[in-house]
Amino acid sequence: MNSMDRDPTRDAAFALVSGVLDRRRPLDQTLDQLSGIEARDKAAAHRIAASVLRHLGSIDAVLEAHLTKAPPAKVRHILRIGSAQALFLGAPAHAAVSTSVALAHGQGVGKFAGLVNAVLRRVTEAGMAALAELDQPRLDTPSWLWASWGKAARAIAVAQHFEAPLDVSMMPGAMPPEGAMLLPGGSARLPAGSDVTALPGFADAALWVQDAAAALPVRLFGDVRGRPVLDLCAAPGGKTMQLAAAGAMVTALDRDGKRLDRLRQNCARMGMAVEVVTADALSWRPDQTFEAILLDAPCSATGTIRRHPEIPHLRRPGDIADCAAMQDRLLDAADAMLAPGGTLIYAVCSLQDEEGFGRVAAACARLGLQRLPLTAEDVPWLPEAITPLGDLRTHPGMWADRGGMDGFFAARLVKAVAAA
Ligand SMILES: C[S@@+](CC[C@H](N)C(=O)[O-])C[C@H]1O[C@@H](n2cnc3c(N)ncnc32)[C@H](O)[C@@H]1O
Repeated sequence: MNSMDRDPTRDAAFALVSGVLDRRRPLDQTLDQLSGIEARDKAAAHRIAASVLRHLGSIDAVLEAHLTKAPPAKVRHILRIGSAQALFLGAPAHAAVSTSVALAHGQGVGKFAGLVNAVLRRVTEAGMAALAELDQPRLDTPSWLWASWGKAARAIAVAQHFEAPLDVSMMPGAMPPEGAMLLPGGSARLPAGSDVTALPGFADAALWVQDAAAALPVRLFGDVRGRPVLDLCAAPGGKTMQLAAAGAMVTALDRDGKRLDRLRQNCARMGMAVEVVTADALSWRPDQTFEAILLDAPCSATGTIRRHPEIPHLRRPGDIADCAAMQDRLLDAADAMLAPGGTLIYAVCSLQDEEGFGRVAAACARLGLQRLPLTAEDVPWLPEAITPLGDLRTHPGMWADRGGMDGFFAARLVKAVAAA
């Protein structure tokens, strides 16, 4: 095959799928490394790869019916890419087949071009009917994750078949962008794939990107006007901006310099003055303790699978215990920086109980922190997100008629004042 015939979009889609499934790399990491490819092709490749990863179990089940023996990994990826285009992205059958045959030649597995052609022809003819017979949400979710999500598993898995909409938080008094859906709670929602930088409010410092669920933890502090707040694990700064917009005096700390650069850029665009600290929260200590601390801890991020469909394919069950161990250490550090009587909001964008409720139960037992339970007054527009113990638990299946929301857990903890 002539290199002139190479299709940059499919080549990049192949690199992305292989990056996740063979090398366990996040999509964005492979995307950043792709050179000599136009932004338009990158976006199209990301769309194809994301569709493969969102529907991987179902695609493989459809393919299985047309394979007599397991093809090499490269060929399987090519079949997946062709199937995703035909079955989920509305590509005409002939285009899905011919681009995949070309991809087989381009990826050095031309001797399987006949197989790719034959299998994908059958998939495009019979695949839609075959899909309709499958339990797609179940097939597209690893068993360990499905089991861990309990009764909400199906609603979560159904929501994860769709890319998340673009939510923005707005400065007090700012108008929502034209055409946006105003959500209860004040976020504005635009269709998936919207370009935030193209919104008039972006240049005017009126809004920033933040999922409606991600905007909840900061609200649990109540009124923060004029109060110093320590934002541990702050970058890229969605919650830092929310705190600053609400009038808090924010110290934003993160150990990742590059992510903090993004936080600085974000705050500069919004004209927000924030003290930025590059440090490890495990060892850094302030001169004085804080009465309000936000710990938006690093986690498995299983609440953001709609945005990052590679997550189910990258995470392993053992990763959750590793995350929990780090979260315990960060909770210990946050407790050491919290003033007696002070409030600690602990949050994770994880759906796993071990990273949410489990860490809070352990912190209360280990550190003597007490839960200040949330009430319907804290989030009056989402009472179903308040757990019996008074924590916050959102998941992508909530607000299904409005386009869902990220999975977040948050708890409000207070430190006892020592008896005199
Ligand atoms: C969930 S993200 C924070 C998102 C951020 N709060 C926001 O709303 O945009 C977790 C952050 O924790 C940071 N992090 C992880 N371990 C850390 C540590 N030991 N000290 C400081 N920051 C840490 C990571 O660099 C990452 O930026």
